[in-house]
Amino acid sequence: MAETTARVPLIAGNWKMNLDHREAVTLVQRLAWLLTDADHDHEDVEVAVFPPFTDLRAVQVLVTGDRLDVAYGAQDLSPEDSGAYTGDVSGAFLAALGCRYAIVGHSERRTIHGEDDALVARKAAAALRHGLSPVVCVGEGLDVRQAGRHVAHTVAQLEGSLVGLSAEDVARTVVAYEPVWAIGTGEVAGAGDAQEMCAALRARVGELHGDDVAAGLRILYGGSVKSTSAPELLTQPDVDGALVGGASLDAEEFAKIVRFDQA
Ligand SMILES: O=C[C@H](O)COP(=O)(O)O
Repeated sequence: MAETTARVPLIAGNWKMNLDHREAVTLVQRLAWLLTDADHDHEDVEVAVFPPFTDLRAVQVLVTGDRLDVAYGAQDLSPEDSGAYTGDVSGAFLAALGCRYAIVGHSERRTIHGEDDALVARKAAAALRHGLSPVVCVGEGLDVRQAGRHVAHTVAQLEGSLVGLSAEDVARTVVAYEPVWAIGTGEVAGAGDAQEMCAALRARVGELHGDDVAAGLRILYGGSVKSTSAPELLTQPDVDGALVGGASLDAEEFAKIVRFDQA
């Protein structure tokens, strides 16, 4: 539906609970070195990594010290700003570390930690309060897809995960469509499936917040993305990048995904 020219693709690496702060430095250095190859520019693509909380300071020091063109963010954050919330991490602390993004509503948090749409929306609001862009994850399970209810299900999940946000908030948000059956399984969605869902999500955001917000919204695909599948997936008109899990732990493979348009 919308023009795609204004949307800078975002290739985001979600490391999940992998790599300590020393390993993080090695991976980011290697990635930055691979991405500075002048013969293979990636100026028109934004690159971001999402290490564990404990790695963020080390990544910040490296990125700022060496002026690396790599953004970073957290994999989660508290819906609260401060106080007696043992084990939680405030968006204020993430902003102080130079984070640009915070993932909210990843299916692993929805499933393992029982997070629902209302909590995800509160976390998205907390990220925005602190100047971070939330990366709001949605996606259907296999049973829902097999029942043919995947579009309605995922659109409703997004709507619930954006409750209370204004059009201005949503304009600063990134959405990630991650079919649960494709995460960590090697089972990647077809490019047509990804396009169908991303277009439906964009259309719903347009109905809720206006065509301009929808046209500017970046919607990523996530689920077993590899350098071999990235070119077809990421050239779909409504797919504006990827949220990459396993393949983001391999600097060479992740750099190839960043250069999906040169494959
Ligand atoms: O956040 C990333 C997604 O869960 C995808 O993970 P994956 O690429 O290992 O399937």
